[in-house]
Amino acid sequence: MSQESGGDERAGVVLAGGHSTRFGAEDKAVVDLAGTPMIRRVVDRIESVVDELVVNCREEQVPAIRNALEGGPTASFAVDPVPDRGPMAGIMTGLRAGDGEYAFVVACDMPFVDPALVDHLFDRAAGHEAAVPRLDDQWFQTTQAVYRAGPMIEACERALERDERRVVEPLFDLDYVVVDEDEIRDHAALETFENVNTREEFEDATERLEGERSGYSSR
Ligand SMILES: Nc1nc2c(ncn2[C@@H]2O[C@H](COP(=O)(O)OP(=O)(O)OP(=O)(O)O)[C@@H](O)[C@H]2O)c(=O)[nH]1
Ligand SMILES: [Mg+2]
Repeated sequence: MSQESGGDERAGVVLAGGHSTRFGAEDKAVVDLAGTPMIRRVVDRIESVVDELVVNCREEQVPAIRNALEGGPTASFAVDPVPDRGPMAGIMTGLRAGDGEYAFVVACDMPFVDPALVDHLFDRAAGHEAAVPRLDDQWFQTTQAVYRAGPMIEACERALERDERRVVEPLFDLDYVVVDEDEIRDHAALETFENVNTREEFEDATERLEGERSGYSSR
């Protein structure tokens, strides 16, 4: 991880507090994806572009996730005080635990997250309160975005008070920058946003990652 740089540290918050219901009985955070636990892939991909790593999850997930991350970059845990309040509550919990003024938030089921885009999102968020990718005519990619921790925490608190669970609710309270598709493509392939929800998506990701592996070894 890069050197701390007084006041402008960058945090990385990995969200893992969901129940993986579309995936099935296993916690997708720790499922073995082409030889590496999924959350470990995410952490490994972003560790070079953040100064600290925070994993947000439920209390009972901690041992298995700790095990999945063993031997890798150091990460701290931010356990949801109230579980199952949705990803936005998880973001709030994770941001509260970090030291960085800005934090990159990513879901544990995005194993193709591209560090070059993360770096760019930090650059774009500077002087604002968030930088959020948005593909043409699609949703904001709120679970692969950079937030300024203080204002986002407060905006999440307000949204939860209004009983709002969608992550765009706090976002709309912030001075946010939209990073559009052309700009995204300058830094990353769109697979950066792929998330693994179902067994089918898991098999697909496995095949591609194993293809990459055999591609490397045959060189
Ligand atoms: N802290 C916290 N994180 C959550 C919660 N629900 C989802 N997440 C996380 O938010 C990210 C995106 O959520 P989903 O893709 O819906 O994951 P999920 O909820 O585990 O899976 P499904 O049950 O199939 O919806 C994942 O990284 C989840 O771990 C929650 O209630 N609390
Ligand atoms: Mg869900």
